[in-house]
Amino acid sequence: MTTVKICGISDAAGFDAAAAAGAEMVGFVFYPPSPRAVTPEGAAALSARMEDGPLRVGLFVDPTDEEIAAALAAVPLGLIQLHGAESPERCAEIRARFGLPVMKALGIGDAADFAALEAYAPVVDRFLLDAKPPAGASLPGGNAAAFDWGLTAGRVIPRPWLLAGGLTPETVARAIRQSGAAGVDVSSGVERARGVKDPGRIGAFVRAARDAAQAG
Ligand SMILES: O=C(O)c1ccccc1NCC(=O)[C@H](O)[C@H](O)COP(=O)(O)O
Repeated sequence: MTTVKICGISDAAGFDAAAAAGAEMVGFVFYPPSPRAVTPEGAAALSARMEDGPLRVGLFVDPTDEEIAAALAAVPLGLIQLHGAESPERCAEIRARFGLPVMKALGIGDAADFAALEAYAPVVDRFLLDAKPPAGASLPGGNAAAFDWGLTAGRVIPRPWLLAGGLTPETVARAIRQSGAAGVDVSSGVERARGVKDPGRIGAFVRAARDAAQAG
């Protein structure tokens, strides 16, 4: 089954829609400049809406240990997503210090960008392969930009991975077919305004990803 992560959950309607649709993961953005940012207390309140449900993923950008600790003190995160310029050494340190799996986000623009995966593979549990931020973008992710999905087709990626970047309910099936991804991540494509999730589009995205996987 395709793993689906709905990222940038910042309100109850978005959280409830992702959980009701059966998304495997929801992402909380602990990065204040983002329009999707939540505080640890805000994420805790959202997470408390359901006892089990999706894995709670904490998204950080070049975090200090204190920032991660503050989030973990409030929310039962099951996965730490690192979406900045964290080195393999820093990923290993965070993974060991907090005892949680780490997903490293890497920007893909062309085939040469896959070389970076080798150094990270021993020290992370997953990859999130995303588009590089477009020129002038102020955020390292969540930019509704896609990369060429054919770049991952038939390629051996040394850890489980999610495809991200510019996916929508309308394109996710094609993206899965072309990329060979076993997991997908979305933020902008399920919003009705920047930073505001659309429950209907969340449901449509999860259904489209499931249907694509069944169609094989
Ligand atoms: O979403 C953000 O605001 C964000 C801010 C800073 C770093 C990363 C961010 N998002 C990372 C994600 O995992 C997004 O879901 C991923 O980049 C795909 O985004 P989109 O192209 O908008 O679907």
